[in-house]
Amino acid sequence: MLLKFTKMHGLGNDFMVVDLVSQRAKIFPDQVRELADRNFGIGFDQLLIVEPPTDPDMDFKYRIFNADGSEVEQCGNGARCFARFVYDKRLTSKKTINVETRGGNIQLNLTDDGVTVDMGVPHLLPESIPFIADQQQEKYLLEVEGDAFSIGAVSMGNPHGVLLVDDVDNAPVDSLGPKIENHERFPNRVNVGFMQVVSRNEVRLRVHERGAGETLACGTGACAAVVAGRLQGLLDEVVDVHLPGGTLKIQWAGEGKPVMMTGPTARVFEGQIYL
Ligand SMILES: N[C@@H](CCC[C@H](N)C(=O)O)C(=O)O
Repeated sequence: MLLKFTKMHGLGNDFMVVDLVSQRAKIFPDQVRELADRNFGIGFDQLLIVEPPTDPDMDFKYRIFNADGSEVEQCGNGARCFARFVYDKRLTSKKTINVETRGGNIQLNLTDDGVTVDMGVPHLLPESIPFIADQQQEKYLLEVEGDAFSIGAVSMGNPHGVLLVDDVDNAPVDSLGPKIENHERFPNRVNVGFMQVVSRNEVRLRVHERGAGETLACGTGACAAVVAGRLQGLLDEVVDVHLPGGTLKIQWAGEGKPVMMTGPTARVFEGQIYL
């Protein structure tokens, strides 16, 4: 079958976006891997699927697949692109859009500055991340091949570990990232952020994403980094997170409050492909 799609990105974190409200298709994990291939396929970090909601109070269901074919709970940059996609394709005329995801319901607001997403309340209990630990702490000691690393652990619907580094340009993202991603204390694997605190309102961040490797930006990673930094008393409520692909504005008032993320979206091209 011929499947129409749109190629989009949020700060260089790139997506194939497919409307399965107006089209019918079933996309299997091995097909996701083939489509994600940057040499033999379309090339993307995540596949985003727009479906009708199962909950009548929601406008859409939003499904996310990593480049390795795994279906995941949440994607922040994807959420902004999702909002732009459903509005531009006239699947909705609303500028405030309620969406169900595997990681919980989120609200997307289209504004003149881009899209602001209410990413929901972060989960901090180890079992809800999931992370193996006796009790909730601001940071945990994680042993990797004989070395101990101090790590914050946060779920934004999807799991994140956050390490503080002095210089993000020289952080061991490629070497340490995959080891922590697959660490036995993170039973569902984990996204790994390396954060350099510049000031109380500014950080630099690189993220090794679960199932995709290092990306140019990670929206949930930016939210998790600010939550981890706030819990350690290092950051104020509003923080500019500078990622290799650009900057996200993250706001978090503290425990029990939702994280707000604002950033841009871009449409790259429209395409169609035989599945
Ligand atoms: N790029 C995303 C996160 C995508 C999912 C992630 N790799 C996972 O496995 O949880 C973002 O912008 O949040």
